[in-house]
Amino acid sequence: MILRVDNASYSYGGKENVFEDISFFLKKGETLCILGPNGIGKSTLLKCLGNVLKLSEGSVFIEGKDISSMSRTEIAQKIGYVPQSDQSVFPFSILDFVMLGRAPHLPFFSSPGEKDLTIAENAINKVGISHLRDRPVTEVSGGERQLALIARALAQEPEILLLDEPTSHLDFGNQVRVLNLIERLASQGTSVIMSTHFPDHGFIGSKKVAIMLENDFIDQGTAEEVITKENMALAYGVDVTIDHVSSIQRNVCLPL
Ligand SMILES: Nc1ncnc2c1ncn2[C@@H]1O[C@H](COP(=O)(O)OP(=O)(O)OP(=O)(O)O)[C@@H](O)[C@H]1O
Repeated sequence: MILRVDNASYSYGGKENVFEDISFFLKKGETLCILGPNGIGKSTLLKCLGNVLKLSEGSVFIEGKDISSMSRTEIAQKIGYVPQSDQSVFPFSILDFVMLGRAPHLPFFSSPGEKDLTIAENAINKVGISHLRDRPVTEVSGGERQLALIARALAQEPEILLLDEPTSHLDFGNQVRVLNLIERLASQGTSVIMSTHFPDHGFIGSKKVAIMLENDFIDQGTAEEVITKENMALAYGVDVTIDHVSSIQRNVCLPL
């Protein structure tokens, strides 16, 4: 088991917990896809797992080690976190922006070397933005920036990749490319947790799916088990027909 989350709760400081008592685990090479309505806490959970926020209660273990006892660098060597959006204002070139992903692997005060450059360039190629290599990250489109953020996390060579709505700004082709990439990474042993608003993404590859609702996961299992008419109605407050759910399944574009 690469990641274990025990009884995790988080509050932004008000009385209410955003989520409460969430427990789950992830094996090496497994992908967990988290669905759930707007504002339910998916991003907050990913931020806690990515060490951007500290859990109010509970623990996160990576390979059995409590992340609260690990340094920021140690955590960044294991976990790559891709936020939903990014407000960077420094006009780094895409290549330099992606090279930042190498920082956790560099000894103090040392510059990146040839190996780091190759890893960053490979990451840029994998997400299909090599033509933007020298463009300032502040001057690319929302989708291009989302791909650059994914490339930066890939350059970290993490064992666990956390992706917050990684396809939200992407056109159809780039959605398929990113979903294929996630499948490939998982088959090579990377463990992935992604949040999404697209239920069909849950059916692609062999993902575990969880629906987050009212502070916790209401269900965890295969997409077929979890993405049901009942759960969709419960999570999103809309009545969907069996036909609707099965059309989500039928319309899935499987990775090549
Ligand atoms: N910085 C913050 N300070 C206070 N409350 C916050 C902060 N960020 C988010 N929240 C609140 O925490 C709750 C969960 O937000 P979060 O962004 O985690 O939801 P989400 O499931 O990712 O939503 P979406 O699908 O819309 O992105 C919401 O009620 C939100 O208003």
